[in-house]
Amino acid sequence: MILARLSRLMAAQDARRIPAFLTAAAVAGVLQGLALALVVPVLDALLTGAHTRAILWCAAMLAATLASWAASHAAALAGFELALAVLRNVRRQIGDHLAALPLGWFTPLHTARLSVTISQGVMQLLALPAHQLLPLVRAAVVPPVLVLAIALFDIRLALAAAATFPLLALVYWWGGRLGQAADRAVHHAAEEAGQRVMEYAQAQSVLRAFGVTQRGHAALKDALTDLAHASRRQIWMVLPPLVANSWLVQLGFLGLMALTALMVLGGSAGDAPVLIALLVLVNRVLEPLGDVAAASAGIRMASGELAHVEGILAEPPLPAPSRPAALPARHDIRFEAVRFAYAPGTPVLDDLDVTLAENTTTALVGASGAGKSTVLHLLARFCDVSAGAVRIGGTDVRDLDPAALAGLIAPVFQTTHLFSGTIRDNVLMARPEADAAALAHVARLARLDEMLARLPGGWACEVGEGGHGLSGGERQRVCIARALLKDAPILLLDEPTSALDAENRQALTRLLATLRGRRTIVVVAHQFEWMSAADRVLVLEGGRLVEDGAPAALLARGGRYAALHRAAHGG
Ligand SMILES: Nc1ncnc2c1ncn2[C@@H]1O[C@H](COP(=O)(O)OP(=O)(O)OP(=O)(O)O)[C@@H](O)[C@H]1O
Repeated sequence: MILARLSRLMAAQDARRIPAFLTAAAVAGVLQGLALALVVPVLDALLTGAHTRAILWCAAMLAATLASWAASHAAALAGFELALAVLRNVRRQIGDHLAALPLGWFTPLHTARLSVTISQGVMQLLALPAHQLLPLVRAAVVPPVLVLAIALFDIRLALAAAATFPLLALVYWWGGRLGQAADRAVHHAAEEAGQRVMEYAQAQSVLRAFGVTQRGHAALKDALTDLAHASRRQIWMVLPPLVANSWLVQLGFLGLMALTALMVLGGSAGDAPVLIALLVLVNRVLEPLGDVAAASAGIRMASGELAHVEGILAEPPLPAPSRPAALPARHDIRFEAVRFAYAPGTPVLDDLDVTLAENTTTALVGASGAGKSTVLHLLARFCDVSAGAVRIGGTDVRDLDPAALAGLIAPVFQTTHLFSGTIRDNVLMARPEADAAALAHVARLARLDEMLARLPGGWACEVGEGGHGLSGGERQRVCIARALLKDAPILLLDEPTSALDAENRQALTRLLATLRGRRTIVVVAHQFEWMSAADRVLVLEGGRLVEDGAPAALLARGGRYAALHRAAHGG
């Protein structure tokens, strides 16, 4: 059942809200059924002239109605609290799980799917306890209570009323089947459209520069048209079961009326007052079942969304060690017969076997796609090796607690992402307790001081969403300052100066020289200033290490590195 699935996604104290909500909703349903059933003794007493008894039954009916309202109110509040707990738990679970997923999982398709699930999907899940479950519980409780009440007076009418239940259940099941396929199509089309929208937005500068905005728009238009078709089909698919349910409820009511009429005509209908009261009950017994159809589409969609959340959570995370190893005392780095592929069958690194001594600077060099960034990603354990091991100070990175490993490494990656907030917030992220002097120190080293003097607000300048309020070079300098403030023993730099002007690049090359011998530094470099500032250069080609040595020695050897050098200098 959907609630059991939901409870598995929630923390124990929040999952306990589910039985509390169901109990309140069921009590409300029983009390509502009871209040309705009391119409029989009320009418019986009234129509037989027993006025005192009628007043007493009326009082009982009023009490049951008030109690049912109170229970409904409590159930609605419990449903609302449960909805908030669902929001909290599902988003937290997804957030925690994403942090443990390998980087290879974040394909554009998965990212688009994730964004649909986190935005629309979780809202559908919220609506389940907040709005849809209450009518469902009422429909499950009130009719059986009324059937029991009818059975006390006439078993034939009770059996006839109960006979409609399985038919309505069948319609509910059929509606679910029809709708599920339509829901899947809408979800798929929404993901596709989401992906196209992102692509279209991100590619605006290229599309405009090449004057092909219309062509770029065509793919988006097709995806939106598909989404519109799928949504229209979904609406149509909801209609047949809705209509069938409504017809069945009405037919059931007519059938019960016909049966009552036959009983009257056959002289087996019992006393007139009780008969009138039973007609009132018969009128109400199928009413809550009519609401089920309206709520069922929402419940089905929520169930589909829950399946998506479960799918994300079922993605295997990078395994965490059950007993993490102690922090390594040394910070040399060893790639031990490392093989790696993002997708099976397409190797990216092939038998990389190399040791980088502690406190040395190593430059990774090679053509685009050679696997340089991947080497850094394996070291930071964004992904796990397919074979072999990556070790820091002799300890396999897979045996380290993820937070401890993160503490050893200060990275500046190619995609310089900043979070909305001020420059200070972004730099302090690396070491929130750092004081003003430490901030000023890294600002000087990363050449941030010039930019802080120029930008409005200085440290308090807002970087904008994703850091897009700053230029590429400014973002890069904030990232470098952030990495320096972390003061970790290993510094990973992936083309850290690609967006900088010549003056800032030279300044940061001097910075690298000052850090030399004090940290274990691995830098992916396309600039020769950076390569020649390293102790050692590793040249990668198609995921294999093809040259390894000091920059001057490699230059003298006249191999790949020297060729790259000649090409860069027009030689
Ligand atoms: N997340 C990913 N999922 C699947 N394939 C990937 C992923 N990241 C990189 N690749 C592929 O792995 C190969 C190596 O990529 P990598 O980024 O390590 O190369 P690189 O040498 O750093 O290139 P560049 O100098 O252009 O940054 C490339 O073929 C790339 O397409």
